[in-house]
This record gives sequence, structure tokens and C-alpha cells, in this order.
Amino acid sequence: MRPHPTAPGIVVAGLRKRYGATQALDGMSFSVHPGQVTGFVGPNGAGKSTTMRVILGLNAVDEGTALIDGKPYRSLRQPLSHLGSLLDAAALHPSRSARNHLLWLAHSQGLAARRVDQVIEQVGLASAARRKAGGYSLGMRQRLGIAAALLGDPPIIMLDEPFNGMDPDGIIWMRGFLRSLAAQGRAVLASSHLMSELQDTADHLVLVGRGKVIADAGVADLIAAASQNRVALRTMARPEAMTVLARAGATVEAIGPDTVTVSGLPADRVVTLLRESGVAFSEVSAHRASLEDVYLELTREAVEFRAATPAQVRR
Ligand SMILES: Nc1ncnc2c1ncn2[C@@H]1O[C@H](COP(=O)(O)OP(=O)(O)OP(=O)(O)O)[C@@H](O)[C@H]1O
Repeated sequence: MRPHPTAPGIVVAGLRKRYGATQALDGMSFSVHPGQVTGFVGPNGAGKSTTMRVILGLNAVDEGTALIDGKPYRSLRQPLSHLGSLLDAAALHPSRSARNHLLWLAHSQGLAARRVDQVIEQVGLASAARRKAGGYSLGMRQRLGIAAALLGDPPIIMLDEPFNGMDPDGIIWMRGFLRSLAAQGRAVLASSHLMSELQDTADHLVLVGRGKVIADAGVADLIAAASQNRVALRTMARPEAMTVLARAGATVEAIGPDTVTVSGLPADRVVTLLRESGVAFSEVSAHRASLEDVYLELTREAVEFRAATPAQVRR
């Protein structure tokens, strides 16, 4: 693999694409950097798959550019050695074994046949590699698709919904696998319509809705911002504690008979206030936001994004 430490792996700038009355892409712009897993998240229909197809030169755009190592995908002489992708895990020849599928792909791209056994091993498909792919579960097909993406040992990997169809063990495996690809210095772009799938996996998030980017930021920063000054408190003196903390300007919410969520004060201030007021408590802990919390926080203000969420369409 050849790392590209200076240039971003993928640069998407100002993509616009219309299908009849649908503006599928409406100024989509973001970059995918080496050494990171970038999560590409948004509800169904937000434009993730269309963007990926544009990056691969499979869809034309009305406006904008998508560059791989500074070049359009179609101009790359050995594309699989630059960017490996998985768009549709179901698209397989059912009567072909995983090994034959990969051998055929390697041959068609002028890649060494020995890579086939290496990538089969890498994705944990060795025991099933000689069976017909038609009998594979969706999780196994995802693994086969990822093996194909890795054949050319590319510095950039792009996967559309890689967690789709995976069982809980598969999801854990996939998270570790994506992390290991980034740890090797590769730029990894993985889409999902579920924020939770990318928990403990993505370093960076590009959150999209209605064909454009709503947020583009590091996960650690997003979680820190969403966690700010939220504290979980456990106390047998709940009413007294709530009075003291509310008087100090906090927003307090009773969660259970002895638990309260406090917003607007840091944990050490909560402890000091309760001690000064003689209110006993058994636990004070700083709240660490989940990616779901981040998602809710980021989308609270985005009116157009809400309108794109089916559950919120007015009837
Ligand atoms: N070939 C096509 N013809 C017409 N409309 C299309 C076509 N491909 C995509 N669209 C529309 O473009 C919009 C974006 O779709 P896209 O598949 O890129 O979204 P997505 O974020 O990948 O969602 P999903 O998770 O459902 O795949 C949707 O409104 C979709 O219906």
C-alpha cells in the first residue's frame, strides 16, 4: 500500500444531481482523509449511495467534482490499486465460489492471484471460500465484497452500508476491521443510516440530509460538545437535590426515584453544591454522549433535515 500523507484520499466538491423532480445531490462537499474511518451518515434517500456512485464515475453529475488522489476515478490507470469499494453486497454470481469470484476479478484487473487467498484470510472467509456464493448469508456477502475491495491493496476503501445484514458478532468484527484498515494508514469511507453502527468505529463524521452536508467534524469533538455539562446524579434526597441544583441555574430532570439528570453544571460543581447544602448522594458521574445523542443534537436545528425524516412528515 502506498500511503498518501499529504492529499486527502477523496475530495468531493459541490456535487449536484437531479433525477426528475428529485434533487438527489444539492451541493455535496467533503473530504476523506488517510488514517481515519469517516462515517457517512444520513437517513434513507439522503444521497449517500448516489455520492459513492459519482465518486466511482458510475453516475454523471450536473455540477461538481469527485477526485481520488487528485484525479477522477475514470482516469486512474489501475483503479483497484487506488480505491477499493463495496456498493452492493448482493450483486454476486450465485453459482461462483468466493474464491473463483475473486480470482476472476484479480485476473481482469491484472492483479496477482496470490492476493486472493490473502484477502480471503483477512476477511475471515477461508472456511467458506470454495462454496457457491449463492448460499452465503448477507453478512458473508459483505465479507466477500470487502475482500474484493482489498484485492488491489488500495490506500482508499469505500463501503456502502457495510454493517447491513451483519449479526452482532459480525458488527463487532466489522468495527475492528474498519479500525485496522485506518490504523494501516488507509482512508476509509463507510456509509450507514444508523448512527449507532458507527459508535467506537468512526473518527470523523460527515452527516448528510437531502443531498448536502449538515455536519462534518471529528467524533471526539462532537461527543465532547454533546456531553458538555451533563451529569447523572443518584441520591435518596431527590427533591432537595433538585431544589439546590435548580437554584444554582441547572436544568434538572428526574429520571427515576433516586436518579436525576443535571444539565448546565459540571460534575465537580454539582458535588460542591450538594456538599455545601448537606444533601447526601451516592453517585455523581459526568455523562458521555452517545453518537445517537450527537445525531439528535446536530439535527435539532436542521429544519430541512427533519422534513426528510419519514417519521416527521406531516399527514
Ligand atoms: N436512478 C435513480 N433514479 C431516480 N431517483 C434516484 C435514483 N437514484 C437515487 N435516486 C433518488 O435520489 C435520492 C438519493 O438517493 P440515494 O440512494 O443516494 O440515498 P441514500 O442516502 O444512499 O439512501 P439509502 O440509504 O436509502 O440508499 C433519493 O430520493 C432517491 O430516490
